[in-house]
Amino acid sequence: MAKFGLIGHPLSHSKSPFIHHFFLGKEYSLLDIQERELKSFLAEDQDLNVTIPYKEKVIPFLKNLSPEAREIGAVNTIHHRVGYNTDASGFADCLKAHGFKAKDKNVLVFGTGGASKAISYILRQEGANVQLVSRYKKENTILYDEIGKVNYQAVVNCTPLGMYPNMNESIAKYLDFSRMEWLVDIVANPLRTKLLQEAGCPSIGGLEMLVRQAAKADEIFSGKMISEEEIQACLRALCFEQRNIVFIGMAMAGKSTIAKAFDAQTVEMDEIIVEQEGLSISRLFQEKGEAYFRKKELEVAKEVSRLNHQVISTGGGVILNEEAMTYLRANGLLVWVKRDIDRMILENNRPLYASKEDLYRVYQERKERYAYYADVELDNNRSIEEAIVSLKEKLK
Ligand SMILES: Nc1ncnc2c1ncn2[C@@H]1O[C@H](COP(=O)(O)OP(=O)(O)O)[C@@H](O)[C@H]1O
Ligand SMILES: O=C(O)C1=C[C@@H](OP(=O)(O)O)[C@@H](O)[C@H](O)C1
Ligand SMILES: [Mg+2]
Repeated sequence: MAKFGLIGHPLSHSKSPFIHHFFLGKEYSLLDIQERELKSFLAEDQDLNVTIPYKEKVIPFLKNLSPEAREIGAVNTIHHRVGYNTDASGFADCLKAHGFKAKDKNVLVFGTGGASKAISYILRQEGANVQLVSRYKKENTILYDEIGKVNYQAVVNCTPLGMYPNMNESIAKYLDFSRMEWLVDIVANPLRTKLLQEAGCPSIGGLEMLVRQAAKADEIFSGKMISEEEIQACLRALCFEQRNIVFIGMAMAGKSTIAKAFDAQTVEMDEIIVEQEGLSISRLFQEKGEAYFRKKELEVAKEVSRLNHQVISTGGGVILNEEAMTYLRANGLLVWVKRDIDRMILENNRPLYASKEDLYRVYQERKERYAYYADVELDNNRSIEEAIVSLKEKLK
């Protein structure tokens, strides 16, 4: 039977089987093949996508190439033994869907690999001036430390910086967002790279690029149009599977209680610390000090940020650590649980809060950070049941 799937080597976990099954309702395989097998494999008429390291290597074994694939010099889709490049057309669709204009813009493209070639091709076709940025000096590229000398209005990241599990990396530090109209990051995992978190302009993430290139390939395979509604539904399904719900907010605001009531399998960051250290939070503060606790809290934030589809409850002070927040935001939707301090009842297991005054003071110190990081705000001044109803409404 003709094969339908993705060829590459090595092939790790991929979202492609889910996406292609979503659009065409057919089983899609991950076909990890050796380079010496390419020739015989490609002699048959099968519907394939191609990934690293074969996007260029398949070309000699194909019958023909689309004009785009020929010009780019890389193929990611094969149908009836003809090679196409839907990284290019998928990227063009991303720009169109978001109204990002490329004509006459100076666009910085970071990275010089296959994706960069396909994307630069589209940008040039749409009338942009492309400036490639690379770590090493090459023809027609500038180095990172030369970025300050050039004028640009848009940026595309085609490097793997920020990709899971290195979620604290980003090219943001080189960029001046005040002059940027738009940004595309092609890194598809995590959902919200550090670059997207820090982007001070409209942006598109890599998951959308992945879905749109797959949709373009499926149109070629099936001869059917994939509608915008189907694309949005696929993106929602992928986000739903990958996204964590992360509760932030003041101590005693009700984070742990709401998290447990919402999902019995909650991941409680403070409990992980207690388990790993073999000490209660109070004892840990007493014996090792707050700085030690914050270091542990960062480690645990990194650990839990690798999870998917979980409900995570944090300690009230996690927002003090920017790096911890980068990790938690990467796959997390952050819900700020808000409860009036007058309603809180002091408990003796919270070392930082001996009196209500402590709570008022700390709240003044932290409220701007909670507001900055919150994707959603949740009022918890009525019953827990009412908070849950309101949360479900907000998550729809
Ligand atoms: N809506 C609410 N109604 C009544 N009690 C609440 C409510 N929200 C929280 N509490 C109580 O407040 C205390 C602190 O809640 P907790 O979930 O531990 O807060 P956090 O994890 O944010 O520090 C708990 O005793 C909890 O039962
Ligand atoms: O506000 C804080 O800095 C803290 C809050 C506590 O968690 P809760 O927010 O669950 O009380 C716990 O992490 C630790 O005592 C520090
Ligand atoms: Mg708690």
